[in-house]
Amino acid sequence: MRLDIISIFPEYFAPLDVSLIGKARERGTLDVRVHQLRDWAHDVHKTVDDTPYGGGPGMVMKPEVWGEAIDTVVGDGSPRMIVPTPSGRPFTQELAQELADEPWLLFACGRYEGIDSRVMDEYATRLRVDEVSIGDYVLAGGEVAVLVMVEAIGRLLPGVLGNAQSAVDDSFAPGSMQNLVEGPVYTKPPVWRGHEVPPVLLSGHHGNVARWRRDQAIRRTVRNRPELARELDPGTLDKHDRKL
Ligand SMILES: COc1cccc(COC(=O)c2cn[nH]c2)c1
Repeated sequence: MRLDIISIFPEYFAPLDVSLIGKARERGTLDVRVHQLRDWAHDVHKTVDDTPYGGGPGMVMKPEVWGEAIDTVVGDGSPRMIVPTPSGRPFTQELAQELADEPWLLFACGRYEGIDSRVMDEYATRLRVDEVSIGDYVLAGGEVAVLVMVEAIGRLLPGVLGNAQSAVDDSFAPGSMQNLVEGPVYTKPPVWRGHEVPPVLLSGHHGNVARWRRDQAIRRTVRNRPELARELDPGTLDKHDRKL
């Protein structure tokens, strides 16, 4: 997969040189290219923003600079363009999986009050353009949101997660634990400062362990994510669970 990122703070993406993503880049699974938006601003101050039409606080990123930058990066190709913004569609595990199947992604990092809307309109005529939110809060720019999405997407690429980990069992991945959050996890020692590991996990009885894990995941989902618990089909909260 090829990933292009356009930002006025390319140094934000140094973390993509380490850990899972860094190794995927070394292996050639991921081809990440970060671009400095100001390289396409031609005035002496390399200006990328201006005051908003219609008035109001803050600044808006200029369409001309973005247009030249995206034209250069895209050429005659057709990457899927992602613009992180609080007003975008929610980023979910499902969307992460969908994006992990794309051969080429282009991330546009907005700052200030955002990017002139005509930029998204212009590229929507020839590319798939998605405005995507990683949550209901406002960041200073899209860079951190891109780091979140690249990590969530990257770990789904074949060969990125070692066999010690598996994205298949993720909370939100398809399967019997889908839409449930993870339950508690434990490792050695069996007793730590008087806290015992739940005995079922030491029993070696895989059926009981699976049932216990599912029950714990349901309990935690009901407690921490009632809006997800309400979506669970009735079969999930069978008679035993109804007492939760
Ligand atoms: C492109 O326009 C804007 C405007 C304002 C901030 C940002 C940065 O993104 C976020 O703040 C965000 C993304 N998901 N949740 C929050 C982009």
